[in-house]
Amino acid sequence: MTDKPVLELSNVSHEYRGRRGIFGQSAPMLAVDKVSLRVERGDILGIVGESGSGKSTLAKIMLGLLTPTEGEVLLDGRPAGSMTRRQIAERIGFIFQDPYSSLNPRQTVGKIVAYPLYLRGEGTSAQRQERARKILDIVGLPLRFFEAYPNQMSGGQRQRVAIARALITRPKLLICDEPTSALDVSVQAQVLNLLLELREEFNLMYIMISHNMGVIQHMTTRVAVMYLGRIVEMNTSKRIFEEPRHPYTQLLLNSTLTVAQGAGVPDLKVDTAKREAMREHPSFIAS
Ligand SMILES: Nc1ncnc2c1ncn2[C@@H]1O[C@H](COP(=O)(O)OP(=O)(O)OP(=O)(O)O)[C@@H](O)[C@H]1O
Repeated sequence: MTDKPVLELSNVSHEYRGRRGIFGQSAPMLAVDKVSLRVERGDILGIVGESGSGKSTLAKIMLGLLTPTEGEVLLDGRPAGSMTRRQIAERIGFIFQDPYSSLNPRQTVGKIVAYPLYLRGEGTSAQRQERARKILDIVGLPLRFFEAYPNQMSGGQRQRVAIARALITRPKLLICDEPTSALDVSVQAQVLNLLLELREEFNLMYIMISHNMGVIQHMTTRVAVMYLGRIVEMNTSKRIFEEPRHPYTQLLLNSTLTVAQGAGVPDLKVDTAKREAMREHPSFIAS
């Protein structure tokens, strides 16, 4: 066991290069701007921010799917840039918002779940299937689904398949990008509670990316608030919700409350005029 953070980002930036379209080259886009954070044992780190704030770009950098244009990513104290995709995948798994599009519709659930083991060349086919059966049981899916196809399942069941597939290789950290936002409200809590139970069983850490402040409050131990590619506030979940310090965090919480009071789905879209005013405010973005 090591006491180094499982994941550490130091001053990480990512700029999408301008794309060439029919109207010429578009301007480069700084989607992530000097982000530093660490994920340590026991953490469930929430990342919140409105659409376009850079959350998914940050997740892709953590998963090694994008190379940062600046800064350093360390996994277990080693530069992620010197690791293979496979070495990264051994440490970090992920689940995305829409379980349907992330599951191969032509493969049975058993094959989908066992596939990461096949890619790693682990065990015989029979051993891989046995592990897939076990993990499906752990995520609460009856064995009859082993031979089923994704289109024969509900959204919540498909997300359980995605979770099983992510966990079969036993990563330490799971990145969950809006894991329940495509699900019916009635099954959202079941999936979130399953993730919390699995945390105990697998000794897992999570990064939970969500627009839904209810999800963030229910799930996380710490929260990073992103705005225009930067982390403007990071604190324990309790402090973020009880004493938000940054004006943008306060704005997010207020706008969430307003929507929630109207019984709608909490959403982080904030008022554009207020946003522009805050962008002008010189002290708005913490350096
Ligand atoms: N491939 C790309 N090329 C150019 N710009 C991109 C690309 N992908 C994302 N962007 C831009 O980078 C910024 C950050 O996008 P990103 O998807 O990381 O935000 P997000 O916070 O995850 O948003 P959402 O919650 O809507 O998924 C946005 O302005 C987006 O338009």
